[in-house]
Amino acid sequence: SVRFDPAGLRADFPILDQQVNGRDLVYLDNAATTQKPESVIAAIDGYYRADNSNVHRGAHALADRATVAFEAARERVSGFINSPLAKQVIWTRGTTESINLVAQSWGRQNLGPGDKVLVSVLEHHANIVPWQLICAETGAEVVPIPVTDAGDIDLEAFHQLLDDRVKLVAVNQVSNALGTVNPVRRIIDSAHAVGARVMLDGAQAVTHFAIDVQALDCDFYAFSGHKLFGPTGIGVLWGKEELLDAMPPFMGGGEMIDVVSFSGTTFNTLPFKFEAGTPNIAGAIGLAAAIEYFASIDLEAASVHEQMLLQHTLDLAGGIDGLRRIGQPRESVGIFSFVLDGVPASDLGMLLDQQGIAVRTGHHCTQPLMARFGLSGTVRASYSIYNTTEDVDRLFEGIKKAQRLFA
Ligand SMILES: Cc1ncc(COP(=O)(O)O)c(CNc2co[nH]c2=O)c1O
Repeated sequence: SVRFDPAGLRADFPILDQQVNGRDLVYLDNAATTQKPESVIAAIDGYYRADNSNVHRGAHALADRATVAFEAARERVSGFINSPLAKQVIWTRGTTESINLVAQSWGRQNLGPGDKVLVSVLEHHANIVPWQLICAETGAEVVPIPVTDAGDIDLEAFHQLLDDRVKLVAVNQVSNALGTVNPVRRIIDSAHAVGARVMLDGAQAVTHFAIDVQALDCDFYAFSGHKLFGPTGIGVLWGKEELLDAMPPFMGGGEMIDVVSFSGTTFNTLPFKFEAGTPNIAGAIGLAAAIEYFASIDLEAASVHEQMLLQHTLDLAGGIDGLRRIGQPRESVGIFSFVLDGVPASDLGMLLDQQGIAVRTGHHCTQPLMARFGLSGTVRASYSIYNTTEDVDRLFEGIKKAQRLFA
């Protein structure tokens, strides 16, 4: 059944029922990580209580049960992002490892002197630094795609940067710092027109949109389980089959091999070629449970609710002198980044925490973006399905209290 009742949903998340510094917790740091529903906690707990075993090649009941659950989780992720085949879903630790895998494997194989990798200035460091590392090694060049004053990717500049030396475009579907929703289908089509591949960073998108990698036509897609009500330490790299098949392994070890000998080693097929060592079995099972939970939410209603929270935020922000939102993107998810004149972001974050309000302050792993706006950091409130207008009201009570303290 699909339902959406934010106040009612809170009962699904045990962590939300607590006080911090004597006040009911107001958790507004969802872009950093979302909280976990009881069903995810129970799935992980249940696995360790009843089914834990190492996977594949097992010769006993527990190994069979663990393997079935682990591969069923992969199938569930495959359906969630509409992958043609489950073997195109590679388990990683998260978005960061997924992007590093593409940079180190596909990048080393396909980049050379004079080649260019276009990276938007909106990017998280996880979608900047891996490209800098592989370009330094291969002689290719990272070229930034500018961002407008509104916090959108500058599409005109992007199209001017595109030429046949561009081999890969790395962009996020949603900005973790500003909330910007990028026109990724247009970016992908333009990149493909010059023969470039596209690495799509979906870390912030998966809890806001239905993901369809076939409709997007991206070449690689990455996200983290912990952003989708799942556990930390489990993430996904999805790739087009022909690209993954052609790529060399990323890490060596057990599972990713066929035959090992000192005269030479052959490798396993997809997805195992990229899954060396004992995987995060419980994490995969927990992520599958998170996807099941997320599937029970009316996504359209959740999006309407989130936009209402964002509009309520903007309305209240408009009443506070000296509060400046960073970016006014054409389209934004429920992420609100701001600065408050006279109150350093870190101090404001601390004062809000003293009132039981959890936000994130600093550069949000987007230092080039902060520099572009002449900032060292911002205060960021980021909403999810269990936040309410009362949470937003508490946030602005806290901001006004902090402002009085600094007056
Ligand atoms: C757009 C984006 N890309 C990549 C990552 C890296 O994900 P990880 O590998 O799971 O860490 C994040 C995490 N963003 C944040 C993590 O903490 N605050 C944030 O805004 C992100 O928001």
